[in-house]
Amino acid sequence: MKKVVKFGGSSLASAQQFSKVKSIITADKHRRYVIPSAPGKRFSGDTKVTDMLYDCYDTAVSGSNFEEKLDKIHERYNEIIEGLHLDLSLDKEFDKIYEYFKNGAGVNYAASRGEYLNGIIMANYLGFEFIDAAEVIFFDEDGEFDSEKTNNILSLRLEKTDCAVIPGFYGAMPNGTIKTFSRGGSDITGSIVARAVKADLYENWTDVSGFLVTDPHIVENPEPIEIITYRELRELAYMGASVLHDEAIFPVRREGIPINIKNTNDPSAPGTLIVESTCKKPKYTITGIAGKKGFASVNLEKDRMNTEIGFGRRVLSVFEENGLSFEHMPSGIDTMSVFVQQSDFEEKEQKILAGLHRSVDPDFLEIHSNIALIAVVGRGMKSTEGTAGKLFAALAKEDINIRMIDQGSSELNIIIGVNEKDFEKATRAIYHVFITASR
Ligand SMILES: Nc1ncnc2c1ncn2[C@@H]1O[C@H](COP(=O)(O)OP(=O)(O)O)[C@@H](O)[C@H]1O
Ligand SMILES: N[C@@H](CC(=O)OP(=O)(O)O)C(=O)O
Repeated sequence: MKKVVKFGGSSLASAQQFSKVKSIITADKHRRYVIPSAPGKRFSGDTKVTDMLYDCYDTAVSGSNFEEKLDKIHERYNEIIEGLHLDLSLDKEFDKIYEYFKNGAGVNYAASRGEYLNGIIMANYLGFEFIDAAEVIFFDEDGEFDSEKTNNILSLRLEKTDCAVIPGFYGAMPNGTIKTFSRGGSDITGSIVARAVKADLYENWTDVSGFLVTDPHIVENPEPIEIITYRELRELAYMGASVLHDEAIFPVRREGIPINIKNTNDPSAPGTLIVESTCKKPKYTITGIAGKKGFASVNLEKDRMNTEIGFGRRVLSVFEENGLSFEHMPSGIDTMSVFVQQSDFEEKEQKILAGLHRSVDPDFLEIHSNIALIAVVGRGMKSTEGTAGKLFAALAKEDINIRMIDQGSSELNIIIGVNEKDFEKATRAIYHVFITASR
């Protein structure tokens, strides 16, 4: 039996957290492949090492003195090494990093050092082999993750390795330079390693007792989800449930490997099991609620729009020509709205409006900004009548104006758009009606 275990930054922020991690690993001999993130926040208001590295590298690139900032990062690692009483020095590594920063090694290289150094400490502490992710995780010429090359090389390498530490978050480009995944990407590395060794389980250790029905910053003590499917999870992770990177399910899904989200600070809690499919009846109609702020909508009106062949295609071409992807596109007989990420849209808005006038000549065109999207997700929604009615009644009771409704064709989710100021209130109202009031 083989288990791949990924520990997030919150589980590796200090020597004390490292020692909890070692107890977890040694408690189960099947926990053989370890993916560490960089040290995270030790307390609220603290700074993650990854953010310190980005900041330090920015300073280096601007030509200013960055020594003090790099020393602060070095101190964070020394604090861990000393706290664990390890016979290990990272002095040579930091000398090298200093030189690389001075010579403009790139922001990806800079950010990756957080996991790289933590991997060296972890391997030393556990007595496991250290494998630099740059030797086993690969990106192609376009910077896309090269899944087949990685899987071939990584599986061969790990076949010969009983126990190893492989740092998360980065890999190498074909020319050997370092490239990182997007933020939170150590979750993806864990999933890639689990696929390569055909693991029985991918354990993802964090600071909460599983995937919670909703963000604990919005609802106090939300219930953990006992079991959730990959599809449900992807919807929630994409819509902002930050506990797992939304791309992390793809490698394990190919091999049908379950993911178990576990709490380093409460290892005996069962956490959340993420599976391909389950016959277990969900406890509630909905499985989870997640959402994000920062969307804008472009609303078009034109008489007899529905009879104009190619109207939708021409609208979307304008977005495509401007390099923008869209999130949702609800439409009526004579109306259509396109939802986009506001931050990407802002700099291109006038070009897009002009493009729309030219290509579809609408009767009316307007932009709404500062919209939050909330996804209500659940495999149980399909078989439960009145879910949408219950949802809208709960929002109406709280005087929340719904700007958009989109039900996915799989009936797995309902997405609603609300004003950003109503985001938290709406999430709490949905949690209350489907969870608290259904107990
Ligand atoms: N639905 C959710 N379930 C669990 N945690 C969530 C959810 N939504 C947001 N979070 C936040 O995600 C955090 C864990 O993710 P992250 O900070 O990336 O952890 P790690 O450092 O272990 O990688 C939790 O502390 C919690 O605040
Ligand atoms: N350290 C990286 C990658 C990562 O996955 O971190 P964490 O597991 O702490 O979310 C980041 O901060 O984005």
